Amino acid sequence: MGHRCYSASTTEQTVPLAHTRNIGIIAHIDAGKTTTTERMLYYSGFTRRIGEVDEGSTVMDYLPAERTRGITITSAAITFTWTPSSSPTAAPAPHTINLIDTPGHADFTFEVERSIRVLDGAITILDGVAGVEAQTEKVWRQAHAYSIPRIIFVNKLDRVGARFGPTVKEVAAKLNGWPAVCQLPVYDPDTRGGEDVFRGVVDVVEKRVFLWDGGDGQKIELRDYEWLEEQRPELYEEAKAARVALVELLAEHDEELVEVFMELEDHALIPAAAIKASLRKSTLKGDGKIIPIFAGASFRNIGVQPLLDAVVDLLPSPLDRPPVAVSYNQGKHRGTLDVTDQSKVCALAFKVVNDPKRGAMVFVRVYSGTLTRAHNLFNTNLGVKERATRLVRMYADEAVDIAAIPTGHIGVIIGLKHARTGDTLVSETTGPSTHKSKQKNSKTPQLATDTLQLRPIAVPPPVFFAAIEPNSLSDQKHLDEALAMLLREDPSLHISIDEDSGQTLISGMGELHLEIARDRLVGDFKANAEMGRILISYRETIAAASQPVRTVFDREIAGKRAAAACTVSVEPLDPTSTTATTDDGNTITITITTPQITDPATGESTDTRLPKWLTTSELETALQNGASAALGRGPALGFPVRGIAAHVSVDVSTDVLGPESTLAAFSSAARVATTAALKEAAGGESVLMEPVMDVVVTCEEKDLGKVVGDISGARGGHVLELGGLDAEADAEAAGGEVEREVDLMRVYAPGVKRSVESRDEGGRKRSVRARVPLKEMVGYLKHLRGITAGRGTFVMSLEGWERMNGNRVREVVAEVRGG
Ligand SMILES: Nc1nc2c(ncn2[C@@H]2O[C@H](COP(=O)(O)OP(=O)(O)OP(=O)(O)O)[C@@H](O)[C@H]2O)c(=O)[nH]1
Repeated sequence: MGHRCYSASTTEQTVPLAHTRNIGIIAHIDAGKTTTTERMLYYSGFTRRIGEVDEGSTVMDYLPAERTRGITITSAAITFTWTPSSSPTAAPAPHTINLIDTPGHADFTFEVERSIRVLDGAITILDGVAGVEAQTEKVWRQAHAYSIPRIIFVNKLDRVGARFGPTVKEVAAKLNGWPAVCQLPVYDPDTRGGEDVFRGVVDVVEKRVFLWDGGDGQKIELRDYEWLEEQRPELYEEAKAARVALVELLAEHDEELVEVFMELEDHALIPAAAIKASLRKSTLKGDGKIIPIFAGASFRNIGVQPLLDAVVDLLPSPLDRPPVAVSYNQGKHRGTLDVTDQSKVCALAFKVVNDPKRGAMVFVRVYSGTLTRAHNLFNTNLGVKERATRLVRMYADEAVDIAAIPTGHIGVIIGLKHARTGDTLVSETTGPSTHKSKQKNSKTPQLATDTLQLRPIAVPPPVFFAAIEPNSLSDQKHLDEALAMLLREDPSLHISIDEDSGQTLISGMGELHLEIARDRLVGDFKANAEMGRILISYRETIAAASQPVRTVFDREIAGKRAAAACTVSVEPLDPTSTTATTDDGNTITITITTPQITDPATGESTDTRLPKWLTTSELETALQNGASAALGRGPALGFPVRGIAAHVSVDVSTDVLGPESTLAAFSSAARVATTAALKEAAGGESVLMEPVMDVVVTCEEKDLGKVVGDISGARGGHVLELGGLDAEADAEAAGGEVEREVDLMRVYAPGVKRSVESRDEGGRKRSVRARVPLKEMVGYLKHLRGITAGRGTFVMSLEGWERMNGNRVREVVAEVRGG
């Protein structure tokens, strides 16, 4: 691709860690992440022309599926350099920015979370017309959970109906933080009576005005406050008020700023550097209490360079972040990563992408040590050794070879055979290697590095599935390989085999999720296969406990006789139980007893023992695996079983049936016995559970009635809340439910005058929150578009599982049996 330019790319050896920013852009779908990113790449000198989402020529969205759908699916990490125009602490220095693009669609929230935890800071982009949308609130909460420092960019301020002030208010109400307004939008009134033209922003901190005159946005007209006072007296007054509000807000949380103020006694005189330092300090806490707000319109090339300056000024370098949480010994011991020994590498594989030319590319963030080429690594999740044969840094789809990825940086390893998204990689060590435990009074002061794992993300249970079949038998092998690769890329996909039909089933988080998986398999990996209809993954459960069922398993496995016995009973699990041991909220307990037996000849009693080919822990694992496999397939319709407790017991004196009682034999016995116990408990009655979603629909005021009627009528949903009137009314409606730290009456929201604003009340969106069974949400987007003239959008997430009544069960049974 001819338009790339590498002159601006960095050599990481020369850029100190303090000048590195690992950031992400998180937002609602269509808020303008990709558009903004493209501008960042352009102004940093990395690209020589601006890619446009609508033309399908963007650098960031590089998978074919993304280009055609116009949405971002895969988090791609990209590196560029930015030298800020001014810096609060020192002369402007080049900064390395590693930008991770995160997907905005609800089906990919798992992926958002996966990228969030490797970020040091984030830019949240809002659509200046739509304000704070449902998905933004969700992602904001995810970022909050990881204490990620955040700033906000109110984008699309050029659009008719864009309202900066109310959006600021909404930030306070919905994101529960104090907006720190750092910029104000500047509009040119249109003299011909048309729309106001968005021209630029007032920098409240530095007391200056940036104006753009169209074109590619490279040229910025800089004006001072004298100009502002003369040309826009109203905006000048607002800018002064904004500075007072900003200083007052910061001073409430920062003693140092109070001191500066005491000396000068004038908000206008406080040096920009002091305000920035205070903003930085409060942002770095990552508690989202003070939220710096910037303004712009990426599509019009307005506001992006100052936003990049803000990234450098306000978001943390890796050095500013707290120690990383880790666990040892399969999560049994928790602590923080010891970074004092920098000779040992610890890295997180946060994304695996299969590239047709380069093979598996593993995106890593290095947390300690320096990862060099040919470094021998140990994957602590899989327990395998791997060699990092090639290291590259990604400039979107262009890879540049590098010799090392130092601590705090993001890069790509090429050539790993096993690493999956989410795996921890550490330096392979010869001999036992340990870290001292950080825990006080720990009984195990020595924790093996080879069990070290960076905080894992819980994968939610899949709610949709589809059968996937090769077109011919000879295509099976390639399909299996492609599926294995897909699973390395995306651990929120699951693969299982339907024992009855032998079909391969793929399950995931949403319809779009599975459609993308199909496109990857068939389009990108060239698997000759077809995916069947996408169906809802129901769950089965039981209403009563079973009797203990003893099963003697005696069959050939792989040409060898295998025989063993065990006893299993199952019972409904108390829904409030927190001891679930499987993804689907079941518990499996294993009991192995070794009773005394008395020799009838001598009358002597001895303890029974496990035969020497079995160890207790291996036997437990085998039984656990067997029972768990049985729970994957319920007795009625073959859906996974949910919410039960299974008790598996082995009596060594009676259940070991000779040398044929191998681990495989016990695993099979546990599987068969669990299935039998489930059948017994169900007694022919199918108790089905369905996924119920928390749905938030956003639409225009005039469509609200239709949307609510449709949800609570035809879809059998339960409307919980209406919102979007204005920030105050919403806050009132939410009432006591939300613990609000921010007093909305005290929030400063600028009144930026636009002549067309009053005419455009219709642009204000309303929202409806409801609980709706997932089944009723299939194909909803198309329907919603139909009843809202294409303007409605929605997000949903799994709220829980609910038992279905007889009628609904009959519908599902008919659907499943009918094909
Ligand atoms: N008027 C206007 N339109 C914009 C602006 N920024 C982005 N857009 C348009 O908004 C649409 C969505 O922009 P994207 O950049 O694809 O949004 P995104 O957040 O990356 O979306 P996903 O990748 O799907 O999550 C595109 O049609 C853009 O042209 C802006 O500042 N003003």
